[in-house]
Amino acid sequence: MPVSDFKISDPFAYQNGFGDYHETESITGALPVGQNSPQRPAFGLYAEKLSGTAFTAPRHLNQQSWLYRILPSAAHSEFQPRENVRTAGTNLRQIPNQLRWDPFDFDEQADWVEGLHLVAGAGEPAMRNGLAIYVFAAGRDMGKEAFYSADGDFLIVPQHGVLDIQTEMGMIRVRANEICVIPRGIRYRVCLADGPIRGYICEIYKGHFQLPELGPIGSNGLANARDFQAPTAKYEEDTSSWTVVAKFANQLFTASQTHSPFDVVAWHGNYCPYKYDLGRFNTVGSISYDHPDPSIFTVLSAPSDTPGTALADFVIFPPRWLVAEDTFRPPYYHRNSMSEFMGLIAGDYDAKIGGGFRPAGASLHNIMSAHGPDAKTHQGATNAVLSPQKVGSKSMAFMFESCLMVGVSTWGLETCQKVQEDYNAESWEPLRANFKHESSI
Ligand SMILES: O=C(O)Cc1cc(O)ccc1O
Ligand SMILES: [Fe+2]
Repeated sequence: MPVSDFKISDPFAYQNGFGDYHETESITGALPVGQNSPQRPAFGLYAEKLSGTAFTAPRHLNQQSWLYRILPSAAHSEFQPRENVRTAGTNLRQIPNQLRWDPFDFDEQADWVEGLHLVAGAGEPAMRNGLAIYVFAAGRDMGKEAFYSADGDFLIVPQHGVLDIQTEMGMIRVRANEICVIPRGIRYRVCLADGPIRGYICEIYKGHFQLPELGPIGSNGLANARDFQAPTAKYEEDTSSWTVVAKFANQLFTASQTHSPFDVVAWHGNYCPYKYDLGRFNTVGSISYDHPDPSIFTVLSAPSDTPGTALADFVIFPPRWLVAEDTFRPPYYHRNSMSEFMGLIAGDYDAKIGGGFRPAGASLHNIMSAHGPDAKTHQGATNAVLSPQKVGSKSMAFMFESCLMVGVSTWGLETCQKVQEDYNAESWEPLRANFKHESSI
């Protein structure tokens, strides 16, 4: 059953399906019939193509949309560098320490762009490979501004509050326990529907998110395609001053224009933003013995060049039943060839009942950095009576897992002042050897 328990209902209209070819018009007749670029589009609109992949990408990967708008996106002044750039991805420090952060603060003063903080990342948008992990916190609406990233797709994971996202392709409301993806280049403006917002973002500098293969699971399960929702066209006619903020090679630039960027009357295509309710995830797990790999909890996956190896997997740990017999049920002790950045939307996480991993906090276990249940969790799990047990009721932890070794930003290590000094001391140093064997007595 979906677990979502939303305070604020969603008034917007959506089109269902993942990666589908959608079409939507807010005025009947705005979409051309049987062609993309008529000599004179209906109602005096301009036709503009937005390419999400190379023109020549194979059909099953090709992503593009046609937008029918009042003015083309190109009608703006020159871009100028914007001061106070906070997302610049330099100075990332690669360290093998396990890291954990206390909950990140709200920021009542910031809007969406000001409230983006780079925590960790790897690679380079200019070379179109890598990723960036941000936390965001904002307390006010964006002004007459539209933001876009030329660097990568934003996977937005709200932890608190309700984001009303006005995109070129329509409105999306996304709340804690939902996610949304805004692909590279799409312009949007974030407003707050219910007070301050806070959450996490994974930006991928290469490719796009896909649904994971289901293999022997079969043709349904995990995140089902029909539960993804794309917006419907909604335009405004506004000739006041607007600013376009571009994130380009990890720097911010601004340009001005005298028309709303949200003037798309109709669009068709498969390159668009979308949302998904994590409560709809169809969780599978062991019904016999042993703890399966967390890849069974993958919602979305952005591939690297190596088959089966993600540049970024988005993995969730929803409420679920544990029934495995004669099994150490929490996550196993682990050293991974991938890096694991975790966040907590609500509740607890079953590897850390000892506390310290709290909603709005985070942890990072980098490539080959040892991690696993804390001492209290180990003690509880090895002594537990193994009856069927529901874990994570009203909880939602998640992981951004990447084949890249992620470095931590100065903001993440120092400025935010949330790094827990005692993570190892609290979690794993209290573990005691229980080894007993005749030869050791
Ligand atoms: O808590 C973690 O580190 C994530 C994780 C979860 C799990 O169920 C198995 C392995 C793993 O790395
Ligand atoms: Fe792990």
